[in-house]
Amino acid sequence: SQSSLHTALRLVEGWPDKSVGSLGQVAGVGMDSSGNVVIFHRGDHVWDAWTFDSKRQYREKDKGPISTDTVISLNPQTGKPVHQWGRDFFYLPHGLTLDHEDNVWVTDVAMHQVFKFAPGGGERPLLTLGERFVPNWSTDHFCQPTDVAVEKSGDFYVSDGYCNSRILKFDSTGKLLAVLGEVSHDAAPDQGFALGTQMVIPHSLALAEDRQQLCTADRENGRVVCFSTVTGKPVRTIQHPEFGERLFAISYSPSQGGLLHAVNGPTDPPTTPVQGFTMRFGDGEILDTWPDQAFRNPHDVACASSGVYVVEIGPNKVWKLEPSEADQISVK
Ligand SMILES: O=C(N[C@@H](O)C(=O)O)c1ccccc1
Repeated sequence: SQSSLHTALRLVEGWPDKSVGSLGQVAGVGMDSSGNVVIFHRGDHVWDAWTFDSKRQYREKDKGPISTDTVISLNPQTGKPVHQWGRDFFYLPHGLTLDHEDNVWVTDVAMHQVFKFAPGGGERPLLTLGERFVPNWSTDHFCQPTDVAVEKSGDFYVSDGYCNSRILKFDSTGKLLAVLGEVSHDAAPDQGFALGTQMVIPHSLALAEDRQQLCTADRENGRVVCFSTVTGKPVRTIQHPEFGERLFAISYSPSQGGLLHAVNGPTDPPTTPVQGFTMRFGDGEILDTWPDQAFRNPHDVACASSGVYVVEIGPNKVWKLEPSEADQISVK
């Protein structure tokens, strides 16, 4: 029987507002402290099979950065844009996270860099990590970094990435503190990783600070891997047949005893439905799956009191889901 602690989610029609206009590939979504939904999209740039060479170097530098605003804040109720910025800076937006002071942390997979911007964005980042357009596996480089998670202490984590398989922990000044998940580039795939297999594209981060766990969507392994924020060691994996082969993104909510929302990805041939999952954080059990047949290529997920938000790449979509009272499950 389903848990009585939560209600099923349903898609909200007509959100975002039409005034948002057409979006590029929507790679990232986050929430700010006012409850606005912040999305990170690629304008007229796309990531396709020809975008990078065999050494993961971006091929289209000469085309310059995306000339339209790439970061848009949306009112959670009306879905209307309340603020936008980020033109003439990014090449291939990927991860976006707002910290507890509303600083905006983003990754760009073409630049192989991570940036911290002040609340509301701005011309210049407060912090830049990685060498512009230089992929590498040394500890002062990234290779297509995917996401950021920030502790209240200011320490932060970077999931790195498509062509590395590790999570790096830094202090608030960007000094490296720890490498999680990969002992060294030369390490045999299963060395230094107690769970037996190396991550394959740590693609999204969810920080459960109150549970002292940092979790990642280990995308091509179709699972969640959680690390202790105290020891840096892996503490558990969460995997379900319903995930299928690929799990794209996760988001943690401390409410209702701790929930983890996730979205999986399409497979070829399509074996499992593309959908979202609500899991109990403590034991990883699935409480709910949602919605029916709506998602094609979900890429990121963010949850808030106003609802759960999912962004997709191809079709380029932003979805809002909210608890549907009608499905309220009575306490058994
Ligand atoms: O994973 C891919 N893309 C997405 O995750 C994304 O962030 O766009 C990708 C892989 C191979 C070729 C082209 C795109």
